[in-house]
Amino acid sequence: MLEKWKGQEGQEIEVFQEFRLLTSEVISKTAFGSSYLEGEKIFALLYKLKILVNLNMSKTTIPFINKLWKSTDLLESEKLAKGIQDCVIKIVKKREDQVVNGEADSFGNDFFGLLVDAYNDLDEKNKLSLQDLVDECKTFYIAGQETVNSLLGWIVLHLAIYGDWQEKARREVIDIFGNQNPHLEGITKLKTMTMIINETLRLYGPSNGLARTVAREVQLGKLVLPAKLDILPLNIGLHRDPHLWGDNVHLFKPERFADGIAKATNYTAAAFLPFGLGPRSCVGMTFATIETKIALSMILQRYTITLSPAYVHSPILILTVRPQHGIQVIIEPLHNNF
Ligand code: HEM
Repeated sequence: MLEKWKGQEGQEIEVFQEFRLLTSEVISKTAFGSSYLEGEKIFALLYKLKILVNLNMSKTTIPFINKLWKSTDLLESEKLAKGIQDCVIKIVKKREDQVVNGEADSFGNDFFGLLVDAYNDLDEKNKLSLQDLVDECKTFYIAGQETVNSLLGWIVLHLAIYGDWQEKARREVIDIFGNQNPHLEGITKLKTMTMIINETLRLYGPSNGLARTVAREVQLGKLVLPAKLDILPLNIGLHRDPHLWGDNVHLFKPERFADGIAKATNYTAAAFLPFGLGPRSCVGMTFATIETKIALSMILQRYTITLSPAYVHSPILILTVRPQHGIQVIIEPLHNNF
């Protein structure tokens, strides 16, 4: 990405699309040991499936009716799901063939290798079913790409608007890394960047709610929630509640996180949950945070960012909160040693 940007200095760049390619490549390489191009078809099918899920998720269905009559969207979803399954089977077969042909002595120790290993377990009790294997891959492709894609996009938007925070973040990055590539020890010291990430997650966290099914009837204040009800408690409601965050709740103020999350939330753990809470919280939180910090550090080491007049603010929810018309910025080189 940065190599490509060298030819676009002083010009407008649509960073949401740039980060789509970057985050697709990162999750493909780290979790699946492949490239974005290999996973491209899966990403494309998942995107179409996601649009359909998004359109239909709040529609009411009558139980059992789907068995007798299927809507066009449902038929299309089934076709897409089958396409994704075929793609996953193909990459499973590739890993299995490498072991059978003696090109590798195991299925690999990346996320996908562990799944293929569990899928080939001879013990029926431990064996992962094909359906579970496909579902795990779908979750990782979607959860591992779109979320960081959105987060990086919204952070760059904020840095382009709030030049003082961009400068503070850059000073910190240069103090810690100079013109070296980011390293893990330095990543843990990025305090200002952590504040900027948290504030962006509060205002434009990729997940706006946590889907749950009510296990047994429960009373919530005046509400009685029956068992099996699907609910979507909105964390965005908590993140933008003036009682929790004060009158400037809608403003970008990373300084609220200067003394950590506990202090910012006045020790109310559930006031800030961009990665969820409890046993189902995000398994990719640390991965996502490190990926975001590396990408931002490398950009800030090289470029100043200003907002292009072409940018139109229009966040839209398509499972994650994304900029409907992209994020257009102009980058100028810093003229250092890169
Ligand atoms: C900014 C980035 C990210 C955000 C904001 C985010 C947020 C979330 C949220 C809110 C949940 C649901 C938690 C719940 O229901 O309580 C979740 C689940 C999950 N996330 Fe993330 N996520 C991010 C990045 C990632 C990445 C990079 C990966 C993979 C490498 C990942 C993998 C997962 C998985 C597998 C689950 C399902 C966990 C389960 O159901 O047990 N996420 N994430």
